[in-house]
Amino acid sequence: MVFFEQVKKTYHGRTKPALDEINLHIQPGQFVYLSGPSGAGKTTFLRLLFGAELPSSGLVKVLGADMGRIPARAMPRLRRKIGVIFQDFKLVRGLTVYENTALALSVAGINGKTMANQVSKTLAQVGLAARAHTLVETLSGGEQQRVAIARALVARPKLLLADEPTGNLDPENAREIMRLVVQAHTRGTTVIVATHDPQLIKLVRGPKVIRLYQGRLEEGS
Ligand SMILES: Nc1ncnc2c1ncn2[C@@H]1O[C@H](COP(=O)(O)OP(=O)(O)OP(=O)(O)O)[C@@H](O)[C@H]1O
Repeated sequence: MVFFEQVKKTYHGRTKPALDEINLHIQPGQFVYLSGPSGAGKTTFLRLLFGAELPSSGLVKVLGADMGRIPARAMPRLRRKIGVIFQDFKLVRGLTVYENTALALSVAGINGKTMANQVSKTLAQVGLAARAHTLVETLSGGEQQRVAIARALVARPKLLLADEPTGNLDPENAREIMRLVVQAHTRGTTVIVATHDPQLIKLVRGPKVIRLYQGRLEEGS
């Protein structure tokens, strides 16, 4: 599902690598926590998986694709199989819950009845069916994060990447969001959640925990 071999990532203009000597294998169906303090390289790790950054050296393979060599035209097809909940992928203001969720499908070339069915089903799964036609900016933080999850899951991805998905939420909403992520995992999605919150790790039974520290994997990860 995910394979890293001797991966190093140094950002332009930086001397110290954000990630270094990363060797890792994630099996299909695993639930992975990527933990580590701020600046440890968690977001960089996820961005490499999504093709938002290229490795400086080493091999990153995602769903069989070599992310350092994949042609640009093949990227959209791969990204359709990856759901992302990133802090900087904001919801689109002025659009409803339904429209924000449907957008992810129309970008993937899915329209019409299939789109309508998948959006309705996904909104029901995240408990937002009744809010489908509400503008996203009028929702609470917890509800907005549920829209972000719906958007990430609506195309039924094989891999779900979440960067601090409970970042600005109170404990109750955080638990609810994690329940939805776990539900996606139960349905067969491989999940990688980056967080520096140790409380979050306690909410899932038996995950694989990977610890990053200053760009390197800690022993035992
Ligand atoms: N676009 C960029 N350009 C230059 N340096 C960057 C860039 N993005 C991240 N970095 C640097 O790479 C290192 C790792 O950052 P990264 O965001 O991956 O860490 P993180 O573990 O996700 O941190 P946080 O929990 O604060 O989000 C940091 O030193 C950061 O300053």
